Amino acid sequence: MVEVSIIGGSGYTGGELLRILSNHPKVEIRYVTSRKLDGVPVTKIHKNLKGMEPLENLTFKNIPPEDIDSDIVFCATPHGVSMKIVPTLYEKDVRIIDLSGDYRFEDIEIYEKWYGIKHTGKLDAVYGLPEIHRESIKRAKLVANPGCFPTGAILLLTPLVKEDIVEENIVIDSKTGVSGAGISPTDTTHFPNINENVIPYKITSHRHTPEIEKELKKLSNRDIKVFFTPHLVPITRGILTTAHVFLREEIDKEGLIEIYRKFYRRDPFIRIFEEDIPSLTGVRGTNFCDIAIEVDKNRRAVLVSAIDNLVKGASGQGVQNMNIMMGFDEREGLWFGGLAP
Ligand SMILES: NC(=O)C1=CN([C@@H]2O[C@H](COP(=O)(O)OP(=O)(O)OC[C@H]3O[C@@H](n4cnc5c(N)ncnc54)[C@H](OP(=O)(O)O)[C@@H]3O)[C@@H](O)[C@H]2O)C=CC1
Ligand SMILES: CC(=O)N[C@@H](CCC(=O)OP(=O)(O)O)C(=O)O
Repeated sequence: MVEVSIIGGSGYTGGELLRILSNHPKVEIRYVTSRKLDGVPVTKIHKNLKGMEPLENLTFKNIPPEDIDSDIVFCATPHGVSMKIVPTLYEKDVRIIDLSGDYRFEDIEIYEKWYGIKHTGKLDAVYGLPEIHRESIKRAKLVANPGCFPTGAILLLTPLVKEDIVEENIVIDSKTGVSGAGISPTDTTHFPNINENVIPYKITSHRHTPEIEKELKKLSNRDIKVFFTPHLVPITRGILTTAHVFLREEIDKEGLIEIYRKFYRRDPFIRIFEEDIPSLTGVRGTNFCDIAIEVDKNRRAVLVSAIDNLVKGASGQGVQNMNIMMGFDEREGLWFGGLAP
């Protein structure tokens, strides 16, 4: 059995980690931290998990990172907070999976520019997108779990960028559910503001732009430029991403699907659709990323992906990374279908 702890267990991704890990046959949950809820049963906050046997006697603990000893520690904490916790864990005999953006950039200057905060210092970390970096994840001490939008976008674009058949400018449009904003309500997420509404935000300045761009650049000989715009939509979970690219050579839909199938042939969580269209109910609660591709007579390829932001976009992907780090089957604890309709 692997001992696992969660720092920041009272939030949305913390709750999802508990849901997935409590069904994982090779995991024992040790500590789940919260600053405010010391001694409170975890199922009092995460009510969907009531009665789940391994969680029944588990309570939140307000303990510092130096007191956490486990094989794996998940940090489900906000950016700016993880960078204060991870260095302490890094000194210990634990392996870390950080869900925040703090260790996703090799270049700290880019991080500081886009996040607007000073970093506490670089540590060796592997960008935790298993379909692209599986080999390095196996050996990693610290995994920087990707952002939710970058997960859907990078998986959608990698095969074409790697084949070097797309023009440099890539336009990406995403729609996200409100749980992406975390558990604390804001004016924007207040029900009358978001209900029956669609709100574009950070239209040309979202911090996931450089994250997507740096990963795609690594795969390409060209100077890839990403133009990304997110929209908040009145749903709880899910990210639907549409990318528009122009192909450098004539290639039909079947040819494109062939490229995707070949690229993702070893990846159980990638589903390539030929006829169906990805939808959010089709991935809700799952670790799948569903992908569809169309191309028009002007060499414009329109690519669509769907993920659950809290699963493949965060906690599920974190557990997938843990499975790889521990040498387990990647699907362990994650092999379940969606909730459609
Ligand atoms: N929500 C999503 O869809 C996704 C989120 N992420 C990232 O995952 C991380 C967690 O997100 P999410 O679960 O949504 O966030 P929430 O706001 O829902 O939860 C954050 C958690 O962090 C804890 N926390 C906050 N500040 C501190 C602090 N100073 N010290 C210790 N613990 C602290 C809170 O616990 P308490 O107040 O009880 O101590 C809470 O449990 C973030 O970095 C987010 O960007 C990544 C991909 C997708
Ligand atoms: C709806 C909403 O507000 N979404 C968040 C998603 C970011 C997130 O979860 O952050 P990381 O993936 O970088 O950790 C946002 O746009 O900032």
